[in-house]
Amino acid sequence: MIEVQNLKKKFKKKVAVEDMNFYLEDGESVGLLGPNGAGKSTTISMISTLLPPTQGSIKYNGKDVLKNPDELRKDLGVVPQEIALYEELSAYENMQFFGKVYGLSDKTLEDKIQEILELVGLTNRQKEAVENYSGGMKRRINMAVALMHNPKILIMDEPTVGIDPQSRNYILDMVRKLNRKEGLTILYTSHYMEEVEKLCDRVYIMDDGHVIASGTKSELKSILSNEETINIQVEEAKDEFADLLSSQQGINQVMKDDLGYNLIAAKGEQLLGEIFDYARQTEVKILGIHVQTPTLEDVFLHLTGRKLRD
Ligand SMILES: Nc1ncnc2c1ncn2[C@@H]1O[C@H](COP(=O)(O)OP(=O)(O)OP(=O)(O)O)[C@@H](O)[C@H]1O
Repeated sequence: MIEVQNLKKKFKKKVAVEDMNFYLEDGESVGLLGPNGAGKSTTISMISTLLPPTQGSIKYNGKDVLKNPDELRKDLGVVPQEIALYEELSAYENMQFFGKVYGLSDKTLEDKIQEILELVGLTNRQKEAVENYSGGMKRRINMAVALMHNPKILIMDEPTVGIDPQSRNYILDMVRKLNRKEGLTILYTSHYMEEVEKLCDRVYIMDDGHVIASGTKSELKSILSNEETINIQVEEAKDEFADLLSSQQGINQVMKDDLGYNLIAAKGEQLLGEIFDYARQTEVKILGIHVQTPTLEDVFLHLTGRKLRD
């Protein structure tokens, strides 16, 4: 188990992380969800012992990690945001190199490479140079390398950024399999709510260096148990319409998106009549309207007034 208390990181004048309290139990899959710059990478760099904290403690199985990092390092696989591979070498050669760095014997090494290549779905492409791989394939090999020494805990920093949907789904399925079937403990950072929703048992929502909410997915959504989201698609958005919606009692947030507006409104209020009235008054044509149960994105919106991907 990893326990983090009062963690803080200050870079010159910039406080990147502050008052961070956090735990990760064996076998759990936990998400750090937050927009760019929230402090997710800084947090996991500190937990991975790559960056010393300005303040705070990190314990692994009750022992101080800052004084004795080796025990945690041995059990930890870290998948960084940047691809950390030798581009001119093949996937096989990269895995062989990192396996040797970890001290695997020749026989174990060969079996391990083939086992992991199968897991990441690149057995057939193992001899090709990494520089010829697609972004998604590079990310899969980046993960493969982090698995070479049989880690108990896998920490991933936004492993699906900038890749095609197919590779993204492949990675998500892989992470889920590693957690559910192989029993790996997962710490997964992302600014994609759907990924965290799909993969993680518990979630820490971060913003501007702080954890602003944490709990199981249902605990977090219960923050909005008195609210619901109303999604309105319009032909053309108009500020007067948004202003009228904002002034309506029972409507707590009005967010514009590409297709129209997302409202967070008090549950049970009969607001549809008013919404149609305001549309008529401001000559906004409503193309569709639907009421949905809250998502983690709505929780973030409720807490910060912003969308995760602003
Ligand atoms: N080495 C550094 N020196 C100065 N400021 C830094 C450094 N590393 C991070 N920061 C700042 O700390 C804040 C948190 O950054 P961090 O990379 O941890 O966020 P993040 O949530 O991981 O976002 P992203 O997904 O964009 O990496 C940002 O404002 C960033 O500019």
